[in-house]
Amino acid sequence: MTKYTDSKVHKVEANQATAPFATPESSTSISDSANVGAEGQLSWARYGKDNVRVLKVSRDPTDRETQHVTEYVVCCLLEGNVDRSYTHADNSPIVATDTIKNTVFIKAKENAIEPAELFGAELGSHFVNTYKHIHSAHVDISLVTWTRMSVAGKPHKHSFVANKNERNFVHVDVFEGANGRAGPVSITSQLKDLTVLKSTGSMFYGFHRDEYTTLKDTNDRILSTDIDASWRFGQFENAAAVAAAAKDNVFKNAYEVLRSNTLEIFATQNSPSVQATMYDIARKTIAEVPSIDNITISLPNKHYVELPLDWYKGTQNTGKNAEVYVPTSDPNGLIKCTVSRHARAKL
Ligand SMILES: O=c1[nH]c(=O)c2[nH]c(=O)[nH]c2[nH]1
Repeated sequence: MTKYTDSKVHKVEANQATAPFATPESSTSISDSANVGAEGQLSWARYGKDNVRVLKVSRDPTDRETQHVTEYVVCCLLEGNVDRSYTHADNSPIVATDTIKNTVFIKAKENAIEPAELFGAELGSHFVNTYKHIHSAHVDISLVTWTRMSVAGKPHKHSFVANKNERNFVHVDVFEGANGRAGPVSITSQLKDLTVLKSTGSMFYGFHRDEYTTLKDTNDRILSTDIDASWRFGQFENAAAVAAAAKDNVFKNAYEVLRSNTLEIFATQNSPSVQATMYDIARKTIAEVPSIDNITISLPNKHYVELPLDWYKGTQNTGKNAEVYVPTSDPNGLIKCTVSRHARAKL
């Protein structure tokens, strides 16, 4: 792979290709002409293309009929010296969002598209390396999950079923290094909407009580949630370091350990609370996956309410006799935490 060598990449200066159009100096900026008030300064700006959908088919080198598909929805946003495009209607620093979209397709063609963490790092590095005035790139990828179809008990060579439940994302930030080249890469991967339920093995008692409290202690309740977990890796020096980690299956392994710990602890622990269970999931995963720096988990507590039915012929349907429950969509509890490998001040 040659994309990391300096000689291959030509930085494009802002203002280089704007000749046929009015220069910023000769034109009146929109804000000037609109004579808007002088209050307020641009303190942050980021722009790019969202919802770039791309599907890549990879053919097995030994059997072209055996194929793999990878589908992403990409959001790629840039930051850098683009202030004048906002403040002076000077478009010369803008790498057009259309160009950003085109680049996603070219990089998908040129590069390995999996894992998404590496694709994001290589795509983001391209923008920081290619345009001198772009200092960071932020790539969010939503993975569309296609599972190989099983036909007559055998994996089909090129047919797939969409899994629309659990969703996976990666968030990649690429920053310019001290040498002006794409450098540090931050990666957070995420699993969302993994919906789970256990019909027993969950408790909630001993909580604070006052005059506003009506909830009763319980040592047996239904627990259900949509798991949303994000795991942040220790910073990578550059995209090449991300490639090395991908080669070692670091990203795949982190996902698999996180997911299996989540399901195992959810299923097997007699949960004292959502808080205690999510903390245990995060701690076990951080202990087992050295590349992860911190894990953030967000869990709705989706209540299944006991239903008294004694109005009907004295039917017993609460406590140890509870069988018929009412699933409620709202309101729901919402419990969040971040567990970090290294001690960090709480904000
Ligand atoms: O696991 C729980 N945590 C809470 O904070 C809480 N609050 C509540 O009403 N039920 C629950 N359950």
